[in-house]
Amino acid sequence: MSMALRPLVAGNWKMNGTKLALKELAGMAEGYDAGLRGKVELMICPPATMLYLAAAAALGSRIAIGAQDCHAAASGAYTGDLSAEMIADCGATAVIVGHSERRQYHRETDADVCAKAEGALRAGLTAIVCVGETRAEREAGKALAVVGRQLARSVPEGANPDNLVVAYEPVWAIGTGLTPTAADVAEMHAHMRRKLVSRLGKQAAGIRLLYGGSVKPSNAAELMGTANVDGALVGGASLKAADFLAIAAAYR
Ligand SMILES: O=C[C@H](O)COP(=O)(O)O
Repeated sequence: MSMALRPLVAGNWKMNGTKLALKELAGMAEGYDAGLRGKVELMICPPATMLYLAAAAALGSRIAIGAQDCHAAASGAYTGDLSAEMIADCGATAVIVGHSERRQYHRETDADVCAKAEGALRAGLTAIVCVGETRAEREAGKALAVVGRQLARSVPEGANPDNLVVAYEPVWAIGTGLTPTAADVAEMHAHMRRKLVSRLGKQAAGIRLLYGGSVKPSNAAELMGTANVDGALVGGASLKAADFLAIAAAYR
């Protein structure tokens, strides 16, 4: 972990959860207040249908609420889409952009991701920009090059590092139970840090770099303890308060 940066553990609920899941959020708030607040920031990114309710429920707990995607434009004839302004209007403070599931199933390109990140920043949200290589790319020895290229094309020029979080999620580690070694994560995060500093200047040393992909209570301490890892983006294990809090407890 980078000692100077306040760690962030964010949960991405993906397409899981109805309003009944708010009881998990309540459990998270309770556990957060009982000893984690002040040590780590927590965020939950529920489905869009729950954003407003979740933001209202999270009020007072200081668990931040984020969305999982946004459209690049502020408004317009885009049936079914949500702008970053609408997400902010719900009480959310962040949005994930460029998750590999959006890149894969919705064919989002780096340019699309960059435009969405710009939309997020325009609306005053924190943009959580996701990058990560496929298994074939890692096996071909191209992981660093692929992620470097994604960063160069997906992170807006001139972005304020204060409103930017970058999540490294190797595609092959998402939902598979597989994780890279701590040494591979350290190598990738150091590479990402160098790329961001050369692109955005030295304040990019303050951008939090999250690791995501099969983070669970049993591997959180090792992954979160790796150099330049400033937190986690957690999928499956963020659906239950006990697991999510056990991951955040890596920072207790
Ligand atoms: O956004 C979260 C990631 O896709 C990780 O998902 P996972 O923790 O279920 O592997």
